[in-house]
Amino acid sequence: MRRRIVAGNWKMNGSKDLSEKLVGYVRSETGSLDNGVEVVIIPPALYVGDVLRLAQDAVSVGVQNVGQWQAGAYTGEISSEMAKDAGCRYVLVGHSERRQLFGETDEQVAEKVSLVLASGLTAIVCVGETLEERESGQAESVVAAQVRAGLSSVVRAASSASAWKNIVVAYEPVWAIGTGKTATAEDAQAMHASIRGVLKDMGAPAEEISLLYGGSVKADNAAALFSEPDIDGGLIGGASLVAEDFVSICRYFPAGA
Ligand SMILES: O=C[C@H](O)COP(=O)(O)O
Repeated sequence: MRRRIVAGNWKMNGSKDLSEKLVGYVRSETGSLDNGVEVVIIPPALYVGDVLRLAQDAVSVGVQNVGQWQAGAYTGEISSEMAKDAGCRYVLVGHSERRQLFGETDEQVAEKVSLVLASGLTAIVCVGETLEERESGQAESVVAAQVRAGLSSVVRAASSASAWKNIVVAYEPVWAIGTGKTATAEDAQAMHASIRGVLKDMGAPAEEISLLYGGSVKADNAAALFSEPDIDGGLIGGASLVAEDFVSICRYFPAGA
């Protein structure tokens, strides 16, 4: 059975105060969830320690990015080994904001995925098309190319069968991120099914890989999205900063499905 995951990406938001208020609430409200969902909080790296302390194992924790190296003279960078050492389980790789604002390439994504796996952490690999690409009918081919390139290091891994166990793919149409525009549940499902097909072509155990949807997921659209057969959870931005909204989204996962 695939892991069901709701991950909150705080992006460059948050504070010690927000960590205290939000994580305590999320921990107390989601600790009793019976729908099998794994709740993940991905704060700015400076707050990982606070969030881990407050989460007390009830909530998993991740970082938003790692460098392409494990240690050395790379001022400002953090590594997957450091994320592991700190107690994280997840690393976001290739978020569209990293790709667009910091010029991150598919090759860099593949290198980072390789390092994350070597550290024994789970990579949440983000893919998604721009509005222009969708309107010109290229959405599926663009996303397929990102999946193939970003996960190429998994195919080449010596123990690729076990490496796939630590891969999660997040489909986030760029035009839906932070805009209030969400892909319809049907369009999101179609893309998720397409991604699963690409993973199968790559030799991955596609039916076992969790695929998350991200892009303006809110309490009022989560139920429809999470009811789709190939949507195994969500990567939540803005709504993850509001404790009640984030908890509502975690609850919308249907029980026992
Ligand atoms: O990582 C999260 C996504 O970029 C979605 O952000 P959003 O929910 O604010 O649209």
